[in-house]
Amino acid sequence: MVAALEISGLKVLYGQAIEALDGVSITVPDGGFVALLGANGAGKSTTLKAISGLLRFENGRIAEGTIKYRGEDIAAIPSYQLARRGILHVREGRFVFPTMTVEENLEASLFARGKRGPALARRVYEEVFHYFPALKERAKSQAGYLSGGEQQMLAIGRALFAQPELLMVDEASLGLAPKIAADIFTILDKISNDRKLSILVVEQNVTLALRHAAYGYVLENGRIVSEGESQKLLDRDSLSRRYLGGGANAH
Ligand SMILES: Nc1ncnc2c1ncn2[C@@H]1O[C@H](COP(=O)(O)OP(=O)(O)OP(=O)(O)O)[C@@H](O)[C@H]1O
Repeated sequence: MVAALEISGLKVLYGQAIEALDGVSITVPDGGFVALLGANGAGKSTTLKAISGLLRFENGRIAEGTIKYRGEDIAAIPSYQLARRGILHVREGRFVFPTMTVEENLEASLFARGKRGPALARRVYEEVFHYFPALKERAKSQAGYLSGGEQQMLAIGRALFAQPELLMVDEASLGLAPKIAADIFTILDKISNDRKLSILVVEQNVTLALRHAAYGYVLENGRIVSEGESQKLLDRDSLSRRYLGGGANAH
């Protein structure tokens, strides 16, 4: 079976000299839930930016390797075209339009897929609100007044509104209370199962990510140093020592 996403031997440079990734290979099966883990600066965000065509806005480029989506090399396709094909990237930092309402934020994302129309919008509102009932209650509120957790839900809800086929979420748990972060991962899990949506998350919270993803990769200094089924990764001594040793990520 063709994987949803297949990255092979990816090398990324920023400017002429800064090597952010070196030989990264990652597979996301169709309908699979995969986590990309690692400390600050390991290259997690760079990997997602390479997939969604955002590197060029940061003077970054793919020097070697391929990124295939459903068998087709997408490395040279601009980000807006990738979004139309259903490759959606929820960037770190909960990008929402603060002065627009929740509904308006959601509606704006339909343009990402080049689709519009009230019937479609109504259908997708119901779908997003089904997964994020908290957003329904705040539908008429300005996004800037939502809590951090609600803003993260809105950022993911916006991507969902654009009917993704591959959803990438960068640091969904960042700055959130453990309960809210866990809720968000539970919802991602449910969406992945219900809709056969392929999901790739980037996380520093290893335990949380591996509790939900089926498979994980660990990045260190731009290279994959470990990979495997989530439970096996969690059991692996070295990983536990390095990332789960009672630190901030161990909840
Ligand atoms: N726009 C950029 N220009 C130059 N170097 C960059 C740029 N973005 C990232 N880097 C460098 O590339 C490496 C990987 O960064 P990246 O942001 O991908 O890591 P990360 O694992 O996502 O970390 P974080 O969790 O802090 O976001 C780092 O050494 C970083 O300093």
